Amino acid sequence: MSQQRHGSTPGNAGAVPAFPDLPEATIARLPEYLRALHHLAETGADTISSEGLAAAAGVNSAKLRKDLSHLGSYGTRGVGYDVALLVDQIEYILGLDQRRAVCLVGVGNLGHALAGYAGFASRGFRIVALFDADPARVGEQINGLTVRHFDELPRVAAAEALAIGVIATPANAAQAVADGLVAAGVTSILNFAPCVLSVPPGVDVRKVDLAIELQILSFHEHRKASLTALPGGRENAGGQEAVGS
Ligand SMILES: NC(=O)c1ccc[n+]([C@@H]2O[C@H](COP(=O)([O-])OP(=O)(O)OC[C@H]3O[C@@H](n4cnc5c(N)ncnc54)[C@H](O)[C@@H]3O)[C@@H](O)[C@H]2O)c1
Repeated sequence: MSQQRHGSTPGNAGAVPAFPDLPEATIARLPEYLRALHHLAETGADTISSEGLAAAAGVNSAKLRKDLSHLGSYGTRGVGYDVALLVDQIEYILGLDQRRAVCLVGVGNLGHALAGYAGFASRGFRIVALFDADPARVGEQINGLTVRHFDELPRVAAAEALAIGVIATPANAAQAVADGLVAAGVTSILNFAPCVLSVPPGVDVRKVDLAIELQILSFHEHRKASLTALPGGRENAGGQEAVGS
């Protein structure tokens, strides 16, 4: 997943002086820690060592300790981190205590899958509106929501205080959809369409492209194949997983 960043974050501009100025890579790893912590809490763990949490999140423990120190969380020597407290801290920093309202634009193959995914609600988001431009799709019910025409966005945005817009339209429609979202007051966009969006300062865009992830894996396959052809063979071709490195 990649990010386009435009303008400053209001929280960093003085409105919330105590808000930590976190490195982007740390921000990208916090959701991994949170997912691991929720899983640990479900198994009944009250505390967790930095090594244990790092292993559960798939990162190295020195990096985890550094990340959590940015939140002022150092754990207790010999005990580790308090799981419930750390969940609260990370959820607060990520703003997940507010259960932000999300709308989805483009309810085709991908949009259907996203609209039906229960994981958003359990991870702190409410999908409150679905939009499409195709009259044949308008009126369809998905997961308790009715697909509305995209023209209704301004009215819905005013009523629902939409914070985040998800774009799952074809690439050739995505810029116009982004413009509409921004005009309706949306300041964060998750873009699944394979294109770069132009947005004004103060609007954050993150892009998800599974094909890019596959291309990166393809590179590693290519590299491993070339290393096995070298004297010394596969011992040079170790595996790795990158989590917001
Ligand atoms: N990021 C990824 O990993 C990933 C994976 C699959 C698909 N995609 C992308 O997601 C997008 C959707 O793919 P899909 O297979 O669901 O396509 P699809 O054609 O099934 O669905 C697209 C939907 O967008 C709607 N739409 C078109 N223009 C619109 C507009 N101006 N306003 C509102 N709705 C509009 C269409 O009516 C349709 O319902 C494509 O851009 C595709 O390339 C990305």
